[in-house]
Amino acid sequence: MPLLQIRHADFLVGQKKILDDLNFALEEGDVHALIGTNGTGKSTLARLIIGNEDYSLSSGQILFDGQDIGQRSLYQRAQAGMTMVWQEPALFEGISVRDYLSLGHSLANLSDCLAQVGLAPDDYLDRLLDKSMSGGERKRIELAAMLALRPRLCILDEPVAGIDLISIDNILRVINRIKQNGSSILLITHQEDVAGIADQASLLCGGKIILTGSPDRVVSQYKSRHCLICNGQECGYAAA
Ligand SMILES: Nc1ncnc2c1ncn2[C@@H]1O[C@H](COP(=O)(O)OP(=O)(O)OP(=O)(O)O)[C@@H](O)[C@H]1O
Repeated sequence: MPLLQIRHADFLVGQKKILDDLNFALEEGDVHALIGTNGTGKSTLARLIIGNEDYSLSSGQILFDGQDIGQRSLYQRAQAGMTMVWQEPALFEGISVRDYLSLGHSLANLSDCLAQVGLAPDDYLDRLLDKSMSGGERKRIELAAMLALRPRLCILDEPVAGIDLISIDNILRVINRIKQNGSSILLITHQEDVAGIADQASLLCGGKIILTGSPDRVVSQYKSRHCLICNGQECGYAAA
């Protein structure tokens, strides 16, 4: 049984269909990359999965560990083991990094988690998560939290956005470490090198998952700009 399963999901904003009979499955232990052009609905899907209060399916189901979680709050989903690293981290403003990393009463070595994401523990453990921190620092701290909390499902929305080029390999190693710790990962990305570390990949287009397979196969389809579903009528991908 997949850890996460989405069945026949529709999501509408007004008359506009953002997700259209979308089906998706993420197997336990996998890193699964979700790829698609700007505005195809990747972050929307992530918000629906994690339980953002402004987002609920118009129809369809989200199953986590076989349970329909569609009516559960963000907090209840977090308790069930789902967490998300946001594209623009903004949660938990004002608490110390030490308290943030200990939120789940983690037994992990917090200094080690910070060191793994390239932050010196002595400089960061007692700093506050506030506007004085750069976007890249906050993203690293959120990734350190994934190492410390070891959630069952970790959703990473563009994890290397805002990370300097020479540190991207380090962040990819951290994602692999999160996996080795036992978390399954939904990895939202535009970048081929990032998708390349995944076990599986899916291509989102026209509100549907149009292809699932190896990252190589899916990235190659993505780059061909030929949509298997709408022939470019809806998503702008040209027909082959
Ligand atoms: N609450 C909302 N109100 C209006 N439109 C919305 C809302 N949420 C999402 N959308 C629209 O849904 C579409 C999908 O947005 P989403 O942020 O999920 O795309 P994305 O694939 O993550 O894009 P990007 O790669 O640019 O981050 C966009 O056209 C967006 O404007």
